[in-house]
Amino acid sequence: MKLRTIDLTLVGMFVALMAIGANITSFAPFMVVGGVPITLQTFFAILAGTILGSRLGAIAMMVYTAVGLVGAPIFAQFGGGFSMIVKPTFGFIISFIFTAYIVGKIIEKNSSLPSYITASLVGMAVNYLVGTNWMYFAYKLWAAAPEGFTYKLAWLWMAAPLPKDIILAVCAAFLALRLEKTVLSRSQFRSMKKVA
Ligand SMILES: O=C(O)CCCC[C@@H]1SC[C@@H]2NC(=O)N[C@@H]21
Repeated sequence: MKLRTIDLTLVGMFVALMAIGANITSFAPFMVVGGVPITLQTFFAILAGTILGSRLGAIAMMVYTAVGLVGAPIFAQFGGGFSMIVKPTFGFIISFIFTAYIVGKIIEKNSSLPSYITASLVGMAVNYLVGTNWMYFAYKLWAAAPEGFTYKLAWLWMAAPLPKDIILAVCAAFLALRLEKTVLSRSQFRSMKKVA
């Protein structure tokens, strides 16, 4: 598996976008519902899958996770460091890898607009399923769960970012398809890769 200069540049760009998306709301303390910060990470993870494809998109999310784990404050609320692994929201961070991969895979099979939209929504669903279940078990098994914490409450917390994430997933689909047909049109993108 050989990564070219253009691949590394795109991976770096998406790591930066994820860091911005994680923290653009961190200055507003009210942007945390229950234990869940409201962020733009899902949007950028979906975009990584749509624009970079399954393999490079997943690599970008792995690099994002690794850079955060070694200490860069690029997770939500400027979190970073190996201790993040026990944070209840770490499942969402892991899920971004699957999100980007699955989104890319679906689009690689069929690159019509309905496919872009379906891929984005499936990616978002994977993000929510993995992240919320991880969060539930984290609170039940090792983190200090708030009083009266239940599986239903974990999902109720997710109701706050859900409408925003559905809208942004659809926006990501339209944006990625638009980019694909304009700046990233296949021939241009290929020649960009050849130059790199
Ligand atoms: O600690 C982190 O960096 C992960 C935060 C995860 C937040 C999740 S992602 C899906 C959902 N949408 C949001 O806006 N927040 C949660």
